[in-house]
Amino acid sequence: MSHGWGYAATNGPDKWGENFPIANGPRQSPIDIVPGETAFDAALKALTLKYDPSTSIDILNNGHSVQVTFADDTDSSTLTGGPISGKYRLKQFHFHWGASDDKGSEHTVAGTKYPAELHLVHWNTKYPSFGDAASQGDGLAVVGVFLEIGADNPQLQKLLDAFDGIKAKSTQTSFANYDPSTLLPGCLDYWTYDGSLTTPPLLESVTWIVCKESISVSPAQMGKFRSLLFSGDGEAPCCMMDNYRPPQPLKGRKVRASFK
Ligand SMILES: NS(=O)(=O)c1cc(F)ccc1F
Ligand SMILES: [Zn+2]
Repeated sequence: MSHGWGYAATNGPDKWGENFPIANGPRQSPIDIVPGETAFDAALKALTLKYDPSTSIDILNNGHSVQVTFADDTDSSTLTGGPISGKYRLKQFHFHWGASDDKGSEHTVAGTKYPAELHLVHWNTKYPSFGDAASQGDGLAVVGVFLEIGADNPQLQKLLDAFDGIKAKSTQTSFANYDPSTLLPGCLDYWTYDGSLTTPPLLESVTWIVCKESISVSPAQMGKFRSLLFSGDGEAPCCMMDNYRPPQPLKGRKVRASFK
């Protein structure tokens, strides 16, 4: 039986191309963002993120990350503006993080790695569903937010407090009335470029919107992320950490900035 993809030496990012050849495609993510090589684009609009807390449903350990899933059958939680046209619906958010505070983010900024990165995943409502959108070049828009070591983050703590019920792979609990806008930085200046999902199937369908400003996370809170398990109940426990893909070749892509 073929072992699924993961982040270990045997099934990690260096091996993904064996089953997903798009791993070596022209618009793969993440990337290293070099501010001095980005171009300010005055035509870029401000991000409009309108989230309805009542659309949050559950929190899940899917064996690769921790994910909060949202009801996406109406336009209650949406992304408009920014670099995109039309309206994109929030589907889920999740995180990537490291085994230590010196790594963990997927995007990097002039080579700097952050301890974690939040991804808010939205799909283009010109398509009938997330699944359909995920196979289209303009199907998805993911807002990335860096987490930086600092003060305890009370909004993050609401999530972390739910982790005890989802330690093992394929466990989930209900998670209602959570407002993900409380995880956004105060300033929504961003970089944007055309990229991909950062895990298999690595589909090249993502307009990336990476916030310049980070949010805080304390060392103790980072420890809580690392207490989750890649492994399932009854398996040898394997702590969930270093669940990030390293930066990929830019291959001629331009990164635009919404700010000077
Ligand atoms: N890390 S990601 O935001 O590119 C991502 C989002 C999905 F919905 C599915 C797979 C992914 F890898
Ligand atoms: Zn992600």
